[in-house]
Amino acid sequence: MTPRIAFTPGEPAGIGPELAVKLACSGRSPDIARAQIVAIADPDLLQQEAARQGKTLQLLPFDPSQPAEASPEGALHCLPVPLAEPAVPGRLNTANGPYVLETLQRAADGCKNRTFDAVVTGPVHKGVINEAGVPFSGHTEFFAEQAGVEKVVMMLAADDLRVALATTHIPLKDVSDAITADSLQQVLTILHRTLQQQFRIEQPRIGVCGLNPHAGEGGHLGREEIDVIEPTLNTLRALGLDLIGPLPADTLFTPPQLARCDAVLAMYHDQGLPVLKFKGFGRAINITLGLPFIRTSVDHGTALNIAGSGVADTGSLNAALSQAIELAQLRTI
Ligand SMILES: NC(=O)C1=CN([C@@H]2O[C@H](COP(=O)(O)OP(=O)(O)OC[C@H]3O[C@@H](n4cnc5c(N)ncnc54)[C@H](O)[C@@H]3O)[C@@H](O)[C@H]2O)C=CC1
Ligand SMILES: NCC(=O)COP(=O)(O)O
Repeated sequence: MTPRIAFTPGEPAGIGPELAVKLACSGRSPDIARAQIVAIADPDLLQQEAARQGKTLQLLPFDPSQPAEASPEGALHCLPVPLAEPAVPGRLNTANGPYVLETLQRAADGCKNRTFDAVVTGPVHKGVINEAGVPFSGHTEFFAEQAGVEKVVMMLAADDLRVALATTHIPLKDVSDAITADSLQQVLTILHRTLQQQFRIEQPRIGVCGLNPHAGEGGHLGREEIDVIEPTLNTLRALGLDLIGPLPADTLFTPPQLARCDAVLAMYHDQGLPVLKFKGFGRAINITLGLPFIRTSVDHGTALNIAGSGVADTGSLNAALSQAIELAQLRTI
């Protein structure tokens, strides 16, 4: 089976176009070379970037009615979406906000109707899409809405470390209210199930962080652990989940504790992701759990400060593609 993977390079003024051209023209691992990679993007944007890199890029027409065929070296298949205005590396332009959303929309539609076996996303700039007038907090929430699922889980992985998040893109002041017994139960159930079904871990052990310093210090530094987290973990333990915690995050993220866990659940974005990125930035992946289709992503943002300079590293994109391909192949077994 030749996996057919949608790739959205994301923000046109960021490093996404450069990553796309490098993906086509700078060598691929054997698993990626055997896949059909369908870039959903403006063809002129990609050709301009190829010219900037001094590369010859072949953009092959994408025909969803034909069986998937591997994209040859030097080429990508392309599902064209036109930019509103030419992109300038490093310079955000709200006029192109709808373009970015349109590429994501095409990817979501194609995953839902099974045209694509997976979607791999490059980085988008959440701010400029909002400034373009569309409320947008991230791919994770966008694809959940498109798929019509109430709850998904963001998980990043680098080497043997997996960090999932109980909450995603919300202000810090709203985190406590968002951690309810119901939401935590949903998140842990999705995480447990995905580790079993997609990562083939028979009885996954999940370490759960507390929310407060010292996991609340027995209620003296906050009560969320006592009132919400511990009771929820006990309910889930009774259903057979193997859960450690809640432990203080600065204890759980130490090597001896991590060695006991298949994944860690952090309560909020910046509790978990700095640790993950310290360990594996540049080779980590982001994966959305709980969707009816496969979605992986790079671990980094739009990197506007280096856009157009040619130094963007493709390590995380390659890892995200390899993971998506592996998961797509597992689905067919
Ligand atoms: N998957 C996504 O769509 C993500 C998007 N973002 C968006 O990215 C925007 C910028 O975020 P920042 O915090 O500045 O993080 P960033 O990851 O864009 O940049 C942080 C630093 O890492 C460097 N860097 C990032 N990727 C690199 C690569 N592939 N090769 C070499 N160097 C690289 C950048 O040059 C910069 O110095 C934010 O507005 C945010 O919305 C952030 C994270 C993930
Ligand atoms: N820091 C990772 C991140 O925020 C990615 O979000 P998303 O766009 O993949 O939802």
